[in-house]
Amino acid sequence: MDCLFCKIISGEIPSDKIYEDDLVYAFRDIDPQAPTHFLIVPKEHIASADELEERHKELVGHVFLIAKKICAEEGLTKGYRIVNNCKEDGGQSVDHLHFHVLGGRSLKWPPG
Ligand SMILES: CCNC(=O)OC[C@H]1O[C@@H](n2cnc3c(=O)[nH]c(N)nc32)[C@H](O)[C@@H]1O
Repeated sequence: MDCLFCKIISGEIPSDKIYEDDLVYAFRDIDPQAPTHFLIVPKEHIASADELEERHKELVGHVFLIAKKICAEEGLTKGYRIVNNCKEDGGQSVDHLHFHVLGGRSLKWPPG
């Protein structure tokens, strides 16, 4: 599979890994947009949120609980933002479902 994030999960491409279990892999973004900026990706290759199915419900809930766990470890006591960009208009640039987690500064709204 010629997928950048699948190659990161497998270790073929290096990454600054924060967390890994049987379902998800979390690593720091290469171009951080906040003091803390990491990605949580499912190990299963799912191209985007638009490809999610009923069978993925537990997986998505797990992502949010792992984000909470890592954000506590990162000391983000003032909060954080979890973002999914879905397909072209959503600004998705890597076609492997991923959730951005950003924190460490006051984040603006609306995003661009
Ligand atoms: C732009 C938002 N839409 C999106 O799709 O985000 C994709 C996210 O993946 C990040 N990224 C890309 N290549 C790499 C890489 O080799 N390594 C790492 N550690 N992160 C990467 C990129 O900075 C972006 O925030």
